[in-house]
Amino acid sequence: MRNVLVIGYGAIGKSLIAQLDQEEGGYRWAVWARGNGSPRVDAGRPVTRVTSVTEALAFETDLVVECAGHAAVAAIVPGLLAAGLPTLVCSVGVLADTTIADSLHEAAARGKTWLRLPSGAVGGLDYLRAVAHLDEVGVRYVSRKPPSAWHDELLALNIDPDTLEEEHVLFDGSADGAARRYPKNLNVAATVALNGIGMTRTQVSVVVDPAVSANTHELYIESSAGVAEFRFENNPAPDNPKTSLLTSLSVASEVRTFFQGRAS
Ligand SMILES: NC(=O)C1=CN([C@@H]2O[C@H](COP(=O)(O)OP(=O)(O)OC[C@H]3O[C@@H](n4cnc5c(N)ncnc54)[C@H](O)[C@@H]3O)[C@@H](O)[C@H]2O)C=CC1
Ligand SMILES: O=C([O-])CC(=O)C(=O)O
Repeated sequence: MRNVLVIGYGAIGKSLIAQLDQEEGGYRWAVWARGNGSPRVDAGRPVTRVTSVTEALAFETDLVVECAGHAAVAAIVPGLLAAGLPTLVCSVGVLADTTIADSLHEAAARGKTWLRLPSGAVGGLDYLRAVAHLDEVGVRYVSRKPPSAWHDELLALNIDPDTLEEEHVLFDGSADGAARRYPKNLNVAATVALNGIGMTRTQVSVVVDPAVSANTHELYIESSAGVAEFRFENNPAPDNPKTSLLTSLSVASEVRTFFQGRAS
């Protein structure tokens, strides 16, 4: 059996379970959810509810997948890592906070396990990792989302999201600054930075663009190996328009790879 503990039963968590539950190989699922009651997978099959490290160990968890948000990573994941449970963290932007990042890495070292980041809503990271150690690498990431994705932030700037006709640059600067300014919306910026040349050297532009309907991620890389441009126009997850469907697909792929590695 493959025992997976999913923290957060929202768009990513539900989609992950729905995808893998159809496949051969026998998954058992536990969910660490907020609130009371027992979450059920869409087919109605009950899943085990876990709310402590002790219960996670009693479930004989092989792999933990966090898809609950930044606060949940800080509160829940260090204890699971320290108990030796390998963990995939979707809320990558939380690692922009060096205090939290240090606590996660220390907990993983204590538990003799690892913390891994899925590619999530973006791709091209193999290329980025390959060139990152060359001299004078330039990396620019552009997040381009429709006004509805930045509704509250635009209102706070006295900009009406419903009548915006031209693109508006919300932020231009380092990945560090972007993550500090908009921590919850920039998991991809942190993913690009951490797979590449780091939070201070990676340039980030956050653009509100009324001409796009999908969450769009653009990646521009320049080095002595050449130039590369990637553009991802992502369809939304059915349960959360702010999350790209691609994210749960990438997590499912990581989970498959983990268990294939163990079987071989
Ligand atoms: N790496 C990437 O490219 C991406 C990462 N993300 C990250 O994944 C997270 C989850 O995304 P979605 O599934 O779309 O969000 P969602 O809002 O649909 O679901 C999150 C679920 O987690 C639950 N939750 C929140 N705090 C919790 C806690 N302390 N303990 C247990 N459950 C808790 C919520 O009640 C909700 O059911 C996002 O918050 C974001 O940080 C999202 C999109 C892309
Ligand atoms: O596209 C997505 O799924 C979410 C996103 O932009 C991010 O968190 O950086």
